[in-house]
Amino acid sequence: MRMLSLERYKPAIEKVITGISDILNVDAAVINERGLLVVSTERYLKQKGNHVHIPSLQFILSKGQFLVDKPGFMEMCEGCRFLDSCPAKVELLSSIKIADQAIGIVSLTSFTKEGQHRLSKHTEKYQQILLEISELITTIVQTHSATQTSSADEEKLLLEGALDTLNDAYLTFDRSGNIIHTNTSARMLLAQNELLPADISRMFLPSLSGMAAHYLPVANCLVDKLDASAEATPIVVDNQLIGGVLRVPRESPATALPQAGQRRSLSLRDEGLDHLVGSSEAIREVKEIARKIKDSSSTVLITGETGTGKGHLAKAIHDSGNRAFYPFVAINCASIPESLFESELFGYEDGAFTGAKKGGKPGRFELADGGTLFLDEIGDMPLSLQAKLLRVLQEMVVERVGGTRAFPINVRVIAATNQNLEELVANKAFRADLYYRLNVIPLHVPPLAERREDIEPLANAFLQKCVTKTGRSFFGFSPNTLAVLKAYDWPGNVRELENAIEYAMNMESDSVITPGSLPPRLRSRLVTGHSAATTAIKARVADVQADAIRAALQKHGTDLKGKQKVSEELGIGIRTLYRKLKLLGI
Ligand SMILES: Nc1ncnc2c1ncn2[C@@H]1O[C@H](COP(=O)(O)OP(=O)(O)OP(=O)(O)O)[C@@H](O)[C@H]1O
Repeated sequence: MRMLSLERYKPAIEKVITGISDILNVDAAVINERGLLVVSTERYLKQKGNHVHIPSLQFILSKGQFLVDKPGFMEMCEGCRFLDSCPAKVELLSSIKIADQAIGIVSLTSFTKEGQHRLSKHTEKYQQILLEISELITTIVQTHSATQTSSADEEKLLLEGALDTLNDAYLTFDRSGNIIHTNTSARMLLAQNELLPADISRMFLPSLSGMAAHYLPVANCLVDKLDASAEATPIVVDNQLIGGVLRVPRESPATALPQAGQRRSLSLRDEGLDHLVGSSEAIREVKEIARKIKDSSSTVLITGETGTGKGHLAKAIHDSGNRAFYPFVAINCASIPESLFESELFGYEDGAFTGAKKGGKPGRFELADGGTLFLDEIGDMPLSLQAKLLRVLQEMVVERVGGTRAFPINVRVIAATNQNLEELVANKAFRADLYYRLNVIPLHVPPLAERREDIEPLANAFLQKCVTKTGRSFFGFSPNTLAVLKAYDWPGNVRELENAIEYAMNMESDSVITPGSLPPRLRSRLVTGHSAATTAIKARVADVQADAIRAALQKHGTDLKGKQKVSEELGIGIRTLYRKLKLLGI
């Protein structure tokens, strides 16, 4: 196999590294498989030079990911020229692989105590980001090497892709001030401020002609309009100003979120509905509806048994919609004492009650302003509060407990429950008017046992997640293990499956998950040899039946008349058809 060299893609990788370092406030570097620096931040180069200690490099290449939390004092550091005075305080490293061939490593490094604290505290998060960075670099290399040529178009796409990974808003403009390109953050910034690129051009520099090539003033009206600091950098070629870049830093009020610290974490890819794993008809349908309503502010009511993924779905809708850069605030209605509920939801003013915090406290509605409020276990909301919640949902105005003024909020509410709300309404335990207000867009997530096609992709996704977390690598599941997973009824649904995979991964010493590593309750149903084959055949038969029923429904329609025709065509009674539809999750 031809060895792919990272050096060839240096400009594109450089964009990624600079962008990442800018956003995460850490230093970053990419090192090739021979231990030579390909790209890094300036400080990294200054502090560590452009040679990496080869044993450490080999260690990472074989491990996949590794956290160096005691630089200079770890086994892999032995023989390093820095001895025990390594300038790095912490390093998180990951290999870059193309088709299982390690071609280098990427490093997130901090030389400061603050960075050390942050990376050590949120290691998992940074590991995830690091994995995404190494995947991004892999994509860059693959995209280029696939064609062998780096056409100007591809270069442009790569650069644009890299710009899209940055959180700051970037707008490039030509010498007449026309906006030529905007990155994702810039497009969001424009949308939030109801501006078009042409508005920026108009407000931007009154005239670029004759401007000093080293400095570009940004028009005050633009700063006012965006309520943000913005800086313009000229691009000069052969002493000629050919355009420039307008940058609005993410700390600016215009790009910042209402609540500091609640900004969505960096995502190099869309974190939304793509993260909702599942290929069953039911999940496909849920995703299709979710895709249609992701940008709407209508209330959503998600129903389903515990652990089916209601919270996960709510977050996925939020992350994929136009509120993604605003807070997602969740509240579990079952876990809050009735006496604290009102102040928790709506906040309180200073001195509202004995024990109230000085200066008051914002409620969850306020914290979610601009974003989404997820009301989990809504069936447990005290009746006494339901009327107030209904009023807030209708008027979108909030008044803190003990407050005298009401202020408008912009919050999308997604509620979820595993109870039968209609029954609660009939028993007068839940207000009918609130139920209808919440149930504008109903989404139902069926139990896992009714969508067995999802078990394998979910199991694979969870295994991948564990691999990322622990750095151990697994090839997957043995056929017998899969048969057991598919045969089990999963009363705890997806949550139980996720925990079972984590358990198995801890128990397994092989590189494939075998049935013996599954939790005992699953193992008691262990099927081997003949029975495993039977289970697999049964699953296959169910697939074939589901396909036949789906095709017939497609042909005749899903109304009563259609279903009668389907039952005639398939030679099964209408009751059996309904039973099968339920069983197969159609
Ligand atoms: N389709 C899915 N794809 C990936 N992960 C999922 C999916 N569904 C559920 N999960 C994961 O399963 C776990 C349980 O999901 P979640 O907490 O959303 O369930 P829930 O229905 O809200 O549970 P509860 O009713 O107990 O609050 C979470 O870790 C979630 O990330």
